[in-house]
Amino acid sequence: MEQGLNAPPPPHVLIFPFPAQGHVNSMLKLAELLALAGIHVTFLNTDHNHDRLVRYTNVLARFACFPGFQFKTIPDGLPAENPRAGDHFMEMFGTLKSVTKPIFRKILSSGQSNSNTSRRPVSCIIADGILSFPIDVGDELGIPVIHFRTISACSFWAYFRIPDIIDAGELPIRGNGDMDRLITSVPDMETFLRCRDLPSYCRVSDLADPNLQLAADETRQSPRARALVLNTFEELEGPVLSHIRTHCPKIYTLGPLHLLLKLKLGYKTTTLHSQSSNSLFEVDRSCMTWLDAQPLNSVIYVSFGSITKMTKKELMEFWYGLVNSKKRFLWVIRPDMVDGKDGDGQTPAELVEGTKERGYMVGWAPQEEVLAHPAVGGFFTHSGWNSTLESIVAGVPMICWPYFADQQVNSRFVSEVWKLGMDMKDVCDRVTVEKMVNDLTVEKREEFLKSTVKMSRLARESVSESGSSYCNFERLIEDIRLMRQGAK
Ligand SMILES: O=c1ccn([C@@H]2O[C@H](COP(=O)(O)OP(=O)(O)O[C@H]3O[C@H](CO)[C@@H](O)[C@H](O)[C@H]3O)[C@@H](O)[C@H]2O)c(=O)[nH]1
Ligand SMILES: C[C@H]1CC[C@@H]2C(C(=O)O)=CO[C@@H](O)[C@@H]21
Repeated sequence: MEQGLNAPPPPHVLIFPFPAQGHVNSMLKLAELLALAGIHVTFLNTDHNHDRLVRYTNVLARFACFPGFQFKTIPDGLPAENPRAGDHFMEMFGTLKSVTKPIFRKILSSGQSNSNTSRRPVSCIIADGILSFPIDVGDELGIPVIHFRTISACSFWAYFRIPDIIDAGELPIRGNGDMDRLITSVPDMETFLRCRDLPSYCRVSDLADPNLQLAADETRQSPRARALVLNTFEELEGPVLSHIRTHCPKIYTLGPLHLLLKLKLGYKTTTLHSQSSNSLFEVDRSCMTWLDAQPLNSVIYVSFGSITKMTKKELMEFWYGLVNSKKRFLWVIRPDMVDGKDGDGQTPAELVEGTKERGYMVGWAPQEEVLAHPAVGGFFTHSGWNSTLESIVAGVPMICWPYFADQQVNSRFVSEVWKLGMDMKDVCDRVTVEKMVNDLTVEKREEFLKSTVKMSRLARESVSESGSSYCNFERLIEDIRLMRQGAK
């Protein structure tokens, strides 16, 4: 958008994601959308993630066309050698509060976020919804804060109800034999949400467990924010959204954000965009050439996102299951995905042979492109929310193997509510893997396709002109334009 000579500069939004791939990814998409709409944006990344983002992507070139956009960085407070993977992510909450929060306040109060005179002071903060401290800082400095929770509405609602589940005496879970008990105190989920489908933090015997408390407490802070942004769409999660609206009346559902962005970029899409990513890992594009040589819908894509860890034993069960299914597979095995040492001994010859014949492995794939490739017919996923939405848009049915957090809820919705695939949670053996892969790609394929085709269409409609997410985005821009620092 052109700025007239005497027109005041546009609003200035500071975006601050929780420092993990799934969060940075969707919040950067929103940043790009806001920049395209002519809003000035400061994207505040942790030093660690910014280094990785710049190393592995073309973000600097991509954002260079927006004069009002800038990256700023802040420490996450963890020592350099912390692996920032698996359970280590939870350690970050402590240092974000003790180390990052005071610097965050200083950046906002000293005008450091305003290093160029044509940029206004920050008029609105869009902070990750898992962090409440930006609301405290915003309140102190008189800057409105919007929460952006990067998970599904259904998992947000399950997190939100944790105190009620506890009050109803439905938590703690009483051992493994109790996992299939129905939880009745989450409105709209009474008939299908079992203990094993609750956010993974609920799997503790001590209700004072710090991670459980943290997940529940932070989620309960969102009603304090000016509004709540969710990367979902009304047609997917309408009923649950109605419940959340009784606590957070102003919700902007803008998803699937990656599709909204693609649509808004429209004619501007060049290779700078079509092969771009927000990856914190080095993308191996060689798998696209491999996919080009595979028949239509023949490949099962296997990826467990950026945080999931598994044991060597689990890896072997997956590997045997995939090879024994006799289906083609493309498998993302992050260098830091398998716990412990590489294990003993050699890889069994049948796995080497089966993989050479029908498989391909990479450390990190261009996932959005992979899912959109005509050769891909199924997705074995950990049910991270970005992956789930990307699969929905591509119309690809899923087998879910959730690892932690919101993934346990998402996978239940994928299988029981949306009928977009199967849930393999809490099981990991080669026979089940083989059976599920065959069910997804052969036996139950037609059944799933009915729902995946429909949901993909609804997702596309939601981001196209006059669709729900499209209109909500316009509304968000209007509302940001009306916000001023100091305004309550
Ligand atoms: O080889 C790969 C694997 C993944 N991705 C991308 O990485 C993102 C992964 O995001 P997500 O599927 O959400 O998984 P996580 O990285 O595990 O994300 C974290 O953040 C999400 C959003 O809050 C949560 O839903 C998850 O549970 C949490 O683990 C997606 O956009 C993928 O397209 C790639 O580009 N290449
Ligand atoms: C490290 C995890 C803590 C909670 C975050 C989350 C969320 O509920 O917002 C989902 O998955 C993880 O990325 C985060």
